[in-house]
Amino acid sequence: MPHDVPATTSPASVGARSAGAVGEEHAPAFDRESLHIYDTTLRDGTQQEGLSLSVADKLVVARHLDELGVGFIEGGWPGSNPKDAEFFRRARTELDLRGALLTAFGSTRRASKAVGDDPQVAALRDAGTAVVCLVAKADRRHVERALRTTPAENLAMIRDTVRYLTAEGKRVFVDAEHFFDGHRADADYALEMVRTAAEAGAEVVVLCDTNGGMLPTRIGDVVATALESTGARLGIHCHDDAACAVANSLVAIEAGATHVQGTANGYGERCGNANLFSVIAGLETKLGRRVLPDGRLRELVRVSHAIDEVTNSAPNSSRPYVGASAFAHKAGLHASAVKVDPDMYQHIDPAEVGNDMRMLVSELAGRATLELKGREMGLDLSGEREALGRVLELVKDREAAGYSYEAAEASFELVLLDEVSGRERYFTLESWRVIVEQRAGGEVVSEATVKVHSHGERHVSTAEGNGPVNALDTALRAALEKAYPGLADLDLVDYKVRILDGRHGTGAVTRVLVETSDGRGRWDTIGVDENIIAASWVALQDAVTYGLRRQGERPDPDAV
Ligand SMILES: CC(=O)SCCNC(=O)CCNC(=O)[C@H](O)C(C)(C)COP(=O)(O)OP(=O)(O)OC[C@H]1O[C@@H](n2cnc3c(N)ncnc32)[C@H](O)[C@@H]1OP(=O)(O)O
Ligand SMILES: CC(=O)C(=O)O
Repeated sequence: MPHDVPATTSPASVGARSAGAVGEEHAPAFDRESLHIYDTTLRDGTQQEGLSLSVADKLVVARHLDELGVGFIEGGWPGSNPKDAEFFRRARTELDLRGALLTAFGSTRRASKAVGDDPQVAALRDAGTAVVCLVAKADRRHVERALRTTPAENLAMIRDTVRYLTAEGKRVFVDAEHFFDGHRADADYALEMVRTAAEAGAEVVVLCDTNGGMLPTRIGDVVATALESTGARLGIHCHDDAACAVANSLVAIEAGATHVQGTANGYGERCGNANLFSVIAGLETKLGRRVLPDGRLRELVRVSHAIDEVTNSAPNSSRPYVGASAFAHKAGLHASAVKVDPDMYQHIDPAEVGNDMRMLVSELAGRATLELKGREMGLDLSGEREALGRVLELVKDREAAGYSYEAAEASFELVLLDEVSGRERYFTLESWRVIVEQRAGGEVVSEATVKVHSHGERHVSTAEGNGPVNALDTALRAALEKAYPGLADLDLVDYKVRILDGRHGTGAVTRVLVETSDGRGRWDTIGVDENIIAASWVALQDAVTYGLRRQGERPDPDAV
């Protein structure tokens, strides 16, 4: 978060600690057992298309979830495959969980088989976890058509398996698969299934919206009915096929469920599971439920991104609470209100979940946007109405020509500095030239020559590269190396090109975005031109200028 923006005390954040009451002294205590936060990333999350974790990956994800402070981590299905079996073996010695309990997942015994003879149940017994979660059928249609058995035998399968595992000293949770569909088709049977599991010793019966098609009002009604009719401790497990998984989970908790299952970042089969991070944030910041140990909610963004890293998923910037865009403001009108009070366009204080408020500069910006962006940069522009107006006009004109400053904040900073304090320049360009040559044998080589003046000296440098932009970048930095040896620390780490539609019959233009690193941070710059190399030059020139400024280098007072 930009440090200069005043900290908010939004009603939502006050509610997080006081449950709508008065102050800290009334904050509900954290109690891991009164509302179970049950993570199934390592089981249901891995049912997502394209997501496959090694045993080592699973161990890392489990540690992240434990650090966040969830209560239960479902490690997988030990009777399913050798990898999950190995995970539970290695977890005994390699997973030193600080607060969470590891659980093993599996199904009830097979129909018409003795529970003691079922190898899959034996694998659960031997997984080395204190808690086991069983999937069991709650929908008569599934009993008859998928299990191909009788409703009575299904209840016996549940009863036998729960009793067997509790007798082995396990805490047993039962996932009532297809509970909500089953309840619609035959409510008496679905509720009987819940009673059977609870009476056999299941600590929690988790009502599952397996197909993910339920809407919140129905979930709330059915959970309340099930609670009243069975008296069992109930949990909730929702899928996101109707885009309601998080809402359904929260509604279920408000209706009396005291155990909630979900996955990191909402990974899961088809459209995913309830995003447990959104559920946690909703519980803590809106419903006044303390479900994480003190201070851990602020780790939410970090843990979400760390797990994306392990699963090799690109972080979705629009994810509620944790996404990079979750508190990013682009519209000028929003910024003008946020300038007065950030709460006006934010549902919580982003710092509560470890996120930051950001201002995005674009053609939709107003002066307030630029003023707040200035604050992020450490500039007080409150008295600079005219300069802000000039910058705004320039930004809008350039965006009309193809620039996109929200993707290139370093270039925007340079534009702003130009107007408000006079940009510091480090060199003057005399010329650049790039040659692309195909040699005998087919090799294509790029060669660039750059001529610049800096601190009274003329520097000429020629460099080869694996492409024209690489050659140009190398030649520019070689030319300036004598004046600025620190340039050797800069790396061009990403280069993106987009051809924009031709406008007014003038032909297409090219937008180039360059990402540069100095090992301590990264910054993005932009160039637009009809010629791709010229566009690249503009972006590179900004990249180097910005880098020199970061390094605190001495500008050249004569540079233009
Ligand atoms: C809603 C959910 O997401 S639940 C979790 C689902 N996850 C997975 O399926 C991933 C792991 N699954 C697997 O590795 C395999 O499917 C296994 C090892 C469990 C079973 O493999 P197989 O023995 O080859 O059986 P298959 O997958 O073809 O069919 C499932 C069998 O389990 C039975 N079954 C399904 N649900 C249950 C249940 N709740 N209780 C008991 N048996 C069940 C089916 O009737 C079927 O029996 P059948 O083999 O006699 O026809
Ligand atoms: C158990 C489970 O994953 C489901 O019903 O969706």
